[in-house]
Amino acid sequence: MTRSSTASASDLAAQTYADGNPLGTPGEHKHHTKAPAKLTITSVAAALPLAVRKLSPRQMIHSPVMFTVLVGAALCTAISLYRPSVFGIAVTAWLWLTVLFGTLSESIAEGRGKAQADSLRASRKGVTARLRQPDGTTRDIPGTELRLNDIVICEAGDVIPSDGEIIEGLASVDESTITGESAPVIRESGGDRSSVTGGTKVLSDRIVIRITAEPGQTFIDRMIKLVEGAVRQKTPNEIALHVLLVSLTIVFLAVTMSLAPFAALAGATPSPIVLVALLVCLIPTTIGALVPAIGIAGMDRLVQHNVLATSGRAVETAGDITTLLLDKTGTITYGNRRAVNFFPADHVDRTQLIEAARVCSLADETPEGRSIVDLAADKGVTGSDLATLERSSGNFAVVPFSASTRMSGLDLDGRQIRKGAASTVTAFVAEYGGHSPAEVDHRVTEISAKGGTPLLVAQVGKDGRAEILGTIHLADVVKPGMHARFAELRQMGIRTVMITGDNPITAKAIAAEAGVDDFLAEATPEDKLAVIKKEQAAGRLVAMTGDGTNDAPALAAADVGVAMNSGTPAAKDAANMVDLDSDPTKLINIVGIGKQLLITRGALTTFSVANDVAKYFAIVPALFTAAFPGLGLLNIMGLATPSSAILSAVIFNALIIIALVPLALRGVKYRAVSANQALGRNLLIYGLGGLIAPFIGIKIIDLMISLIPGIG
Ligand SMILES: Nc1ncnc2c1ncn2[C@@H]1O[C@H](COP(=O)(O)OP(=O)(O)OP(=O)(O)O)[C@@H](O)[C@H]1O
Ligand SMILES: [K+]
Ligand SMILES: [Mg+2]
Repeated sequence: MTRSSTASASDLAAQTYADGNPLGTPGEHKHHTKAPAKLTITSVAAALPLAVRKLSPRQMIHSPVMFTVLVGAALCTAISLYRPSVFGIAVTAWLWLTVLFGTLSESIAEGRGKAQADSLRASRKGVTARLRQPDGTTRDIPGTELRLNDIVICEAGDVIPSDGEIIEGLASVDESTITGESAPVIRESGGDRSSVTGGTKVLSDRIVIRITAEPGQTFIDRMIKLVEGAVRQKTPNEIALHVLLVSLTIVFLAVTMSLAPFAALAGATPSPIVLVALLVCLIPTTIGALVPAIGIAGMDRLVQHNVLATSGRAVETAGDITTLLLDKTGTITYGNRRAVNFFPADHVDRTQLIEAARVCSLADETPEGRSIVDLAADKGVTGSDLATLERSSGNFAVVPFSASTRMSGLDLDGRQIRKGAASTVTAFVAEYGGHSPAEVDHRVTEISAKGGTPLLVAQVGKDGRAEILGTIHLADVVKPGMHARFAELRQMGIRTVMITGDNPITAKAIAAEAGVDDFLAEATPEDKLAVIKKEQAAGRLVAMTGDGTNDAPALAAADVGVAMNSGTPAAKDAANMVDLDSDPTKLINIVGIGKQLLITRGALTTFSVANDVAKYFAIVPALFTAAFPGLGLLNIMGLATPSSAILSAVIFNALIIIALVPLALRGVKYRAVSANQALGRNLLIYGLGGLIAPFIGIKIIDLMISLIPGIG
């Protein structure tokens, strides 16, 4: 395979560092959103066939309110066939339209995801995978046939055939098919930026990938299901509303049934059509019809913000979050932590330090480890490779890095060479009677105060003499724009806490630079989990944002776990949301969408119930005026005739569903005010509006209907 002319990822990474402006994860801080789909004639027309299909009783039974309307419409159809009248046929027709408008609003909401799903499907059509066989040769197979733990090889120009983890190499990857962002990102083995997504494209270099998804379970598969609404489950809030709607339906069914004998006593037996019309006007059809659309539109808005959620529940919970915990490296910073300098201890030769740092990093597959070997080479220090060392030395053992030990290194011919966090390495040499010299401690503090990560290099000789050779400065860059965004979270009443495995001084520096409210340093994965449990025990809802495998337990335990797309497969699996832009402040948008979803549903429920009350006063007087002319004064609206009053109410009832579809899809405008303030305002606007609207609407419709002959 020829090298493509694209700059290699290593060049990019180096360049990144040189000008201090990381290309490592470009665009990941931008809050770009895809253009939201609009409600147009074409989108409505496209949704119509699906809306008709949704009229099947099997589907309708999930919405008891709309199912009641369906049964009523069927009943009126039968009556109208048996004994046709203009009034009966008109009411029947509008009842059918009421049901249709309900399914239509749902179909329109779903339609917005369909186009996106189609383009996602297209992104992996005909992708072949270069599968590595046990004997080392490769064989081409269709990407869709890849199974868990298959090993594939991708080179510049290849589309990555499925989700996986890079086990060898580093590459720049174009993830625009899933993120909409065309600037390349760096993905590499070993660290917290090792995951790749099927359907994205390798731009430079060569990587070996272990597949982490079964067929049909890939990220793009999940995204397709999500935007198509195939994985929708009722959230606890939706279930509560469902119970309310069922109760109201039963209550009004009883009210309507009991009205009939009363009216009959008065000598004005109402026709079944009138009773059905009355029932439909009284039950909360508006909210019953719009609930699915509101939920789908909320998920859709999340996708527009490049966030994928596995459950609607998490989205709604996000609306009530009070604490946000964030991992530092790879979440607040780019996670492109690289060695930038070596500082020997006073009595140690600089080359000796660099050699030791290099040797103990040869087997360290983390990006930090590799960057140390690279920097050593830059400083002109090279030597035997790992294989040669292994062959030529006795007692050879690799000590891999782990987030719990915070140290890594090699045992070589009785020598133990280590590097790691200052506190850990100091404790390590102390075991052998060594100590950390003052100038090293000073250097550690100095690097930390700048927000860098100091690593101490130490060795214990064959003779058991332990010494600290010096310090490596690892530097990382805080993603831009954090300060203002964290201030915004504070305004929303959300406390931000950074939890990091790094030392307290570095943590403090980065916390100050990013503007988080609080921080916890030297945290192990267990500590991260414990912090979440503690917050939850205090009755707070907690969100956690992270990227590393060491964040996975915390991401799983949090009420809302948001994984960075740049992170490891373990982190993404544990979280209930993935942010494709790897932006830790995306929680602002997620919280906003969650709150908006709850507010929209609340507002439309208020409107719907208020509306039904008003309709009651429009219809009931009309029912009885024939029997009790004295009731005529109850007919405050001065509607033309009882029949036109009833038909007008039914028509209004249907039209209000369509009129509110745009609001259901767009969501009620959300402002960063307290929940109580928002509730009060909405009760006023939507409650009062819901009371007044029917009087005006029904009056206008009645005026128009009274012009039609045959009704009245
Ligand atoms: N490859 C490595 N070898 C030795 N020590 C390392 C290595 N990488 C990191 N360390 C040390 O271990 C500490 C903990 O690392 P870890 O990756 O758990 O947390 P972190 O990345 O610093 O913080 P965060 O939890 O915010 O991602 C680091 O602060 C550093 O001092
Ligand atoms: K109604
Ligand atoms: Mg991390």
